[in-house]
Amino acid sequence: MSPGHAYNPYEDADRLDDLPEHDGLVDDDATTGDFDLDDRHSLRRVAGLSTELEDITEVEYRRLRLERVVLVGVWPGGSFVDAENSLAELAALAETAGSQVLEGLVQRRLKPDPATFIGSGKVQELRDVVLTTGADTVVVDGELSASQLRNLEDKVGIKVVDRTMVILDIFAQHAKSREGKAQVELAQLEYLSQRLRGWGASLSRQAGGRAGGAGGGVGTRGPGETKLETDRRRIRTRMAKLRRDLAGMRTARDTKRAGRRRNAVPAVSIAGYTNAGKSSLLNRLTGAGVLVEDALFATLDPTVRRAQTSEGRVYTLADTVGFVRHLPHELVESFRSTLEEVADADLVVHVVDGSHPDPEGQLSAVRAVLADIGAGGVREIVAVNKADAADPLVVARLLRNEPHAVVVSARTGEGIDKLRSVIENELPQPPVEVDVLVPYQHGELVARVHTVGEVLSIEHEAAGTRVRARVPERLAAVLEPYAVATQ
Ligand SMILES: Nc1nc2c(ncn2[C@@H]2O[C@H](COP(=O)(O)OP(=O)(O)OP(=O)(O)O)[C@@H](O)[C@H]2O)c(=O)[nH]1
Repeated sequence: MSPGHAYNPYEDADRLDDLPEHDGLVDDDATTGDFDLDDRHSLRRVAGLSTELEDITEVEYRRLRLERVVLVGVWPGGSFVDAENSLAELAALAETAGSQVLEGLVQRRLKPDPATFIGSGKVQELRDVVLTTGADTVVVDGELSASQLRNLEDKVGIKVVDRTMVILDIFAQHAKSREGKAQVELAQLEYLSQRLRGWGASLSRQAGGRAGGAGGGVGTRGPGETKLETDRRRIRTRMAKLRRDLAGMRTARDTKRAGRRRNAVPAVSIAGYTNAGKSSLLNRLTGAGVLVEDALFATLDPTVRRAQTSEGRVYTLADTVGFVRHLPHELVESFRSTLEEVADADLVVHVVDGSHPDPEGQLSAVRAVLADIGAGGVREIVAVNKADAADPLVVARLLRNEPHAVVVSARTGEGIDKLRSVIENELPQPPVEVDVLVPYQHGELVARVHTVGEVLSIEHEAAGTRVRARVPERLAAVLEPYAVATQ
């Protein structure tokens, strides 16, 4: 994360009910009574958004400023290396979100404890670690229910956040475009709305107890319920608005994409686990100045660049959001339209970090997301990146399972020419084969054949340029008058 462009979505939280009406939240039921949702669970205005987004509010489901954290995970058996890798990744995520990782604990147990995620003995150990390290936040390697969150927090005495919150937090910090911000906010609200349901249920049970009737009923709808209802309604209204906005933005993007499609420009998407080197590779392949950061999820907004084959044929290369194991489904959902660009591509370059301890795990996590967004059937080229830093044994192992993979280093340039030619060979062939003699005064047509077609042979004759090529239908029609009659 680069502090220059990030904002912390957890600073300066206002209360949901403090928000002025123009925040887009309908304030039609402001009778909140004396029960207040904990202020950690409120909507609030985000400082530092651009003026056009000034009225955007965002969820705060934890007043969290990740600073000094202790990680805790559950290891259900199997290879301990998996548990360590998962915790190492959580550490990287927490650091990307701006925190300092002090300690990590893993508990061996088959399933997370339904009440506190980890068992009671481990809770005690966690408490001791928290006290000795002076941590202010516990990050759990999993997704917690609202009650697990609250129970664990009560027991350890400091804030508890889960993996999903950390990822949502990083996305919130990295979203730059209007669309990216709206997508992240939608995901956050989705996450919050599920937690509100949890809190609501437990509150109504409490209220039922106090009213003396286990089954609830008259008198059980305390002021807390009213407040939750209000919050829910506001959140629903806000989510509906975000969905409408996103639908509008999607139309604009679809139009652009349709334009490229009409002009038969092949589309290549670069996908891969976060930090695999997608942006670096895009830079190498196109010479574009895309932000490269040693941080997770530096790329959130898709970047589309123009690239050319050695023959001059134009195609687009698009960077995509980094994938991660257990990418919160709220994010996959709200980023679906962005991710669908991958499903619509002619080719996916799947970048995997060859220097990572578990590249196979990354490959399968990315493929799971690709399948989920309907891109499972798109032709894939695996690029094993960071060859300069990778263990040759690991690369050899990868190549045994992925025999067509291309080994590259975006840093040194190794393998880039090979990758470029593999991409060129895999681009879809334009549909119509033509054999034309184009007079020299129409040199621009020959140039177009180079740009959008695939030249099979070219000769300069006295009457003009003789070209045999495969071209899109529209260009074939334009070239029709110059067709060479073949017997
Ligand atoms: N050693 C080595 N490092 C590389 C190579 N390619 C990229 N990196 C480094 O890996 C880090 C991540 O690179 P990016 O290109 O930002 O990765 P990304 O996949 O776009 O990352 P996200 O946007 O987070 O998904 C940066 O520190 C790069 O300098 C490579 O070939 N060799």
